[in-house]
Amino acid sequence: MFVERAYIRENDLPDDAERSQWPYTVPCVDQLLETGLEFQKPITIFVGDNGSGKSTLVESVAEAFGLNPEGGRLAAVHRPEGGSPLGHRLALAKTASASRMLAGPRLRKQGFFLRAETAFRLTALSGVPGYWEENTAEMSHGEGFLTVFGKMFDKPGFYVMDEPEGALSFSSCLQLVSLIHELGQTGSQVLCATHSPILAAIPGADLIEVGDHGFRRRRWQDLELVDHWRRYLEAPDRYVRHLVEE
Ligand SMILES: Nc1ncnc2c1ncn2[C@@H]1O[C@H](COP(=O)(O)OP(=O)(O)OP(=O)(O)O)[C@@H](O)[C@H]1O
Repeated sequence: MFVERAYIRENDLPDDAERSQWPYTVPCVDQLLETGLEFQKPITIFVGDNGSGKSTLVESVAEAFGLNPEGGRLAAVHRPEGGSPLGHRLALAKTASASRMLAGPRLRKQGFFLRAETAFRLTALSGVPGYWEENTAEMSHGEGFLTVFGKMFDKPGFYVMDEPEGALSFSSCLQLVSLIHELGQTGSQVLCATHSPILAAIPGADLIEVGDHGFRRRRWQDLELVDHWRRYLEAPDRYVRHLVEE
């Protein structure tokens, strides 16, 4: 584990005027201001509807950790645009071993922030020296994704992912489950926002459901996401007929 808690220090709390604006109006951010956000396991999965605030949370933690959206040496090639107001304010309580390990400039190299659109751009590159030699430009999106992920997850680090399942089929998602699980077993910490019930089922992961209520821990079988998929797969017609009725 690298980070145990994300929080905002008393002195850095936004004033009332700021709190009436994004991102503090998003319920999960409001809760983070009040309680902080604890990371209890090597793998934390955030699920929730579109717009619930998953990206806002994981992006700001990645930023507070010093991760560039593309991470490591690639940061020099693909600079992110701006930063998030929350990322600037967020403080992270690091584990004692992480603080030792991450002292100095090594910090930025000790992890990656990968979002689907970033991975798309990376797979368009025909090999990145020091990362992967394969010509991912000649692969399908899903094949390229898995190659990029596999090569980037090569050492213990703090990995933040935003909807990495984007281009992946069912079986490729299972491969990603295996990759992420392996990271959790070998000293890395992973934060992942996802809409995939497959990724949410990574053994031992801490599941946080984000929504109008803020954020809360849940078991996989109690997630709204899982409930929707279960009902849909049982009887798609129940959902779809309302959409196509004339
Ligand atoms: N730069 C921004 N300025 C203002 N509002 C924003 C900005 N970025 C996101 N929002 C709003 O913040 C809320 C949370 O967005 P966020 O992208 O974190 O949701 P999400 O849970 O990641 O959604 P999705 O599953 O669609 O990726 C949304 O209502 C969104 O419209």
